Amino acid sequence: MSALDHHRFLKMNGLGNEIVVVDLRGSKTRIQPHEARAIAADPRSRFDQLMAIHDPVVEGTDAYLRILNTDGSESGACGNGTRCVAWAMMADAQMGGSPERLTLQTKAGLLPAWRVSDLVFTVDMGRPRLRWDEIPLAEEFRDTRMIELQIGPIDAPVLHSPSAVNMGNPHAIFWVDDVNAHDLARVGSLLENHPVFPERANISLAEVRGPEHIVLRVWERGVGLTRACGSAACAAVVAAARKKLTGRKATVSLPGGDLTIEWRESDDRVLMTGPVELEWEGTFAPALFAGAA
Ligand SMILES: N[C@H](CCC[C@H](N)C(=O)O)C(=O)O
Repeated sequence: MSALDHHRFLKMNGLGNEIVVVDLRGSKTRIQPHEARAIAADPRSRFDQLMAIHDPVVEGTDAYLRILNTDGSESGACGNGTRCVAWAMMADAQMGGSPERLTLQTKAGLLPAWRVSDLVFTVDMGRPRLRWDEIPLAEEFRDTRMIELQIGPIDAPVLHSPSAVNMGNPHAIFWVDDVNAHDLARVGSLLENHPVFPERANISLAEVRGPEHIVLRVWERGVGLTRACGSAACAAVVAAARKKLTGRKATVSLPGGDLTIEWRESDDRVLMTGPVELEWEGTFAPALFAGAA
């Protein structure tokens, strides 16, 4: 028996980043890593991130979000998933009813989110953290705009000197001339687990096309290749602006589509705007959790 037996879920996506939303408000249930892995393994509830909505813990916030990856690990941030949650809390027949502007708490802090149009939302993803020990990196780098990385004997020696940014979760951004010229599926896991990243890292390849345009491919920590990653898009614009490769506002093109990112000068916060899509809803079959480990 699992408390999740027959529990309702929404299968959504943000630019093809696969998201499952589960409403656990009013319940003490916390989804365990083995349950997350079982949910991810079922094609009906496949996800890159599982977004669990919990009762707020801080006054003035609308909910606490727990974010789980396919491998059962937890993340402090998920931009595409947070937009999906905002839609669900405003518009879903059962989860909905919240105001058109929300404050959602994650491990990474308080994230305001609001509706721009029917299926387009903005999330204020907070301030980037740029010091080596905040990212975190295993050793001191005084300038995280470019960190030297010993990558070892993989035959992709052109991947080197990434920028590092924490956007509620750790990101490394490798600057390349052509994102399609590299086999990220092959080197992603090696880079994600590189010893310089004690909490692992989300790995991006970024191609700067102009002062307001970045093309991005992402290998996500705890997941693998995904069609889009909102926090990586934020991290890429922050890193590009710090290196003066772009301005503070840019469009980031991912395999699943475009996000608009602005690193606001006035308060250092990063705003991410993009679409959401509801695919279907379902309930977890008890068989899913029987024998899951
Ligand atoms: N897809 C998410 C990020 C997931 C990050 C997760 N893979 C981690 O462990 O940090 C996004 O849209 O921001």
